[in-house]
Amino acid sequence: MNGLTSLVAAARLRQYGPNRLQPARQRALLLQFLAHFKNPLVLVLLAASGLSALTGDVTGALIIGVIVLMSVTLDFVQSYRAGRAAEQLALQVAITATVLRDGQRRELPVTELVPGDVVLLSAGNLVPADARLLEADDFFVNQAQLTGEPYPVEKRASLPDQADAEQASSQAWALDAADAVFMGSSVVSGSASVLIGRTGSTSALGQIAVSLADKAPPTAFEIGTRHFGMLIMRLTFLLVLFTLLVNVALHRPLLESFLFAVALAVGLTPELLPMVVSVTLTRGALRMAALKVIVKRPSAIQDMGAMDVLCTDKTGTLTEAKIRLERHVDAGGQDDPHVLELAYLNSYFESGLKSPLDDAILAHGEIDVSAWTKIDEVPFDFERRRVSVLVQRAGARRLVVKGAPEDIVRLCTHYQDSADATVALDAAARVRITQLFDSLSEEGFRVLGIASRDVPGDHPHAMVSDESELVFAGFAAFLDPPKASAGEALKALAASGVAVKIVTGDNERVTRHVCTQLGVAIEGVLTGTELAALNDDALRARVEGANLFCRVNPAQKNRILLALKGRGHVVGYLGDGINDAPSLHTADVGISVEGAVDVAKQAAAMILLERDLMVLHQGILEGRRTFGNVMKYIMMATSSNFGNMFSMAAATLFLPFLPMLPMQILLNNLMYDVSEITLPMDNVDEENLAQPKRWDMTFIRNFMLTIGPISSLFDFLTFYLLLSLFNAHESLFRTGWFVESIATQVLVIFVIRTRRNPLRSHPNRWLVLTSLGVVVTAMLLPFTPLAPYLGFTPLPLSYFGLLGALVVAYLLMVEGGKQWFYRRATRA
Ligand SMILES: Nc1ncnc2c1ncn2[C@@H]1O[C@H](COP(=O)(O)OP(=O)(O)OP(=O)(O)O)[C@@H](O)[C@H]1O
Ligand SMILES: [Mg+2]
Repeated sequence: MNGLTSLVAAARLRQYGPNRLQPARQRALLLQFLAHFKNPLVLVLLAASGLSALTGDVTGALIIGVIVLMSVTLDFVQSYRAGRAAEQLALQVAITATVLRDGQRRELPVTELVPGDVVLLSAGNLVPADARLLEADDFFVNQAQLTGEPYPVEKRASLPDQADAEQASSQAWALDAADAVFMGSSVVSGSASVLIGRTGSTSALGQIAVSLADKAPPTAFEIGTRHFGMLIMRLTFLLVLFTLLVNVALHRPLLESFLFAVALAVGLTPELLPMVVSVTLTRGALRMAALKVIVKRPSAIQDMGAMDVLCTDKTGTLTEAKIRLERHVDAGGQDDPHVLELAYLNSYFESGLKSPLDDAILAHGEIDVSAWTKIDEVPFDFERRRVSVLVQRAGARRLVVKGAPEDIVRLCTHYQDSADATVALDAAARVRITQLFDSLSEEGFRVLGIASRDVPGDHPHAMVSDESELVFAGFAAFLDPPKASAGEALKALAASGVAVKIVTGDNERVTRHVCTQLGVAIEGVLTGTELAALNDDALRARVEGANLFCRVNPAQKNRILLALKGRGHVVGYLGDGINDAPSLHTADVGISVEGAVDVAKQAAAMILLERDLMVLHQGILEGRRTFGNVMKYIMMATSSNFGNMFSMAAATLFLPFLPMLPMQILLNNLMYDVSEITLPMDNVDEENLAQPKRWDMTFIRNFMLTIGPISSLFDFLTFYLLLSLFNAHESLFRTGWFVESIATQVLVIFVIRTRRNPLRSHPNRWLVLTSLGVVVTAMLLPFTPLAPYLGFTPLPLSYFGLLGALVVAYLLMVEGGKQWFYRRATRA
């Protein structure tokens, strides 16, 4: 078998396209840009200004067009760059497949696979595309994603050569065909070489999934922003309707009134929110990448910030995962080479995913197995927690079993005594063996039970039902030292308001031992057996009090997560095995490691390139930082921006003219947006990082109701002073207010961005630069040649004295209101 040549493969890649489910991404740049116009408000605005151009106001319409174009470009460029950066990151942890090309094995990204490729699969791999089996060895796959069937099914090669397989590929694909595997399935055990038949959206998964894609359910944060958008939309609608009615009632020109109302609506929409969110998230992701954490799904960063419970498995996370086989003892507790030999045979011939325990056995020492041949095996699974191989030597066949000690001992009816004689396992011997197991566990050993059984020489297959009436040989005991850094990391997590729960398939005694060594206090233990007896309600009641879950199978791990989510927690899950994949998917943030099996990496939202819990803590702070900055934008939008637009609407009631021209409103909005473009870079106060951050609509609403009116108050003051002191005519009034409105709206960020006294919290210097830059530009604008086109007149110099006083008074008052607000909020 040689596989395809690179040349043919390249041609086919062009013909069939990349092997991924959604071909969507590569929309032409222009289309992506145009998509940013799809905001209905923008469209209405453009249409209305087009109308006004027809009635004569061509310059006005042009200016409106230019401003809209600038806004949209600003938004597009920022979002596009963030999107690209995020994609680049995800590529770093893209899943690869072992492919035969030009007669050689190569690791290629799965997106580059084409029909006709020969791919080698083994346990832990994901099936990258629909394929026919060429060769298979105890090959079991889980295709639950397609069929809903939760148990692994065996697949066999039935097509003698490649030509037949190619022939078959062009015909029907039945999901239950024994010689076909499908994209999205995972290999549970064994190995196979397969011939790719269908890739990308032509695969079975592609056909059902194209519409419902593999999109994660919306996070709490996304739901929050949606609700926020709705709130703003309702307010906007009321305000716009109100101004429109007032203007019509006052017999103002219809088209102009309409344009004014729509411009107001544009001014009210927090149109930059999606951009601010994606840019902050990407910045967070890039900072995480520097810490060797690759974020596959940027919104996971937000979830990290909100996470208050982290579930983790034990091996490799809390322990070094440098497992050594320390002892191999018989039923009497004496070291026995026979036990080692059986364990070695089992690990050597096992074709499933080799666990670190197998590696430790194989690394313990060379044992000559050349006299043995393998006949069959019953692969490991996390329900049985054991693996059996059927081996033969000199015509005699033997089933060798190793697995979780409790189960192995239960399945035994005899044991081998110290003289290697087979003796019936009576109650007394059972007690002795159990005590031996307990004492090994208490010393911190991870223990596997080893047993075997002779079978007739013509016994053809190994089956689960053969795993009975076994002869107990002994225990293999392993040491897996706890990680020195883990204890510290767990403490840091606890101090930051994240509860850590250990969820492991291992037994209670070993896990307790690890906890003691790490200094983790055990608050409550729940075992798989206890868990099985609880229904979901009962589990929800118990899940809070326990921080240790032992001997749980993959489905139970998943139930624990669902229960925690059901209690309203934001839950993270850290794991690396096939058994962790469902939980990684269920968790709000699934976290895996570089060396994990494909299924785990696929299901995770974040990949640690180094197994270090401390970086998780950093990630959590990063998440809270992004939350902080997004919140600033929202608080700005709801309080000062909204206050301004509200005044604008109210002013139409008593002014004989429009308080601002539609294009001035739009320019105001654009300049305000520019000032906020650097917000994602801003520093966040430390005290804001101390606790998990969650979306809180009541907080936002109350903040809006506290600060918003202060803004309006100052606007009205400005109106009054402009009219009385300066006897302002239309254009002067608009110019004066334009400058005041920008100055207050932009500068208030320095008060709102912190809970502290603004002088005690350092803003990022880019934020200072853009904010001051925008305010200065606004002040100079009326003196430039552009002024007449924008409807501005030069302001008297005395006005700037008044402006300074107003701004200072405004900022002081907002600061007072803010202090009062937080004092009340913390008391409540
Ligand atoms: N290679 C193996 N051969 C036999 N039995 C095994 C093997 N690997 C694991 N087991 C059994 O299955 C149990 C569960 O596996 P494992 O400890 O890997 O689960 P886990 O939930 O991933 O645990 P951890 O939290 O330590 O990662 C083990 O405690 C052991 O009894
Ligand atoms: Mg594990």
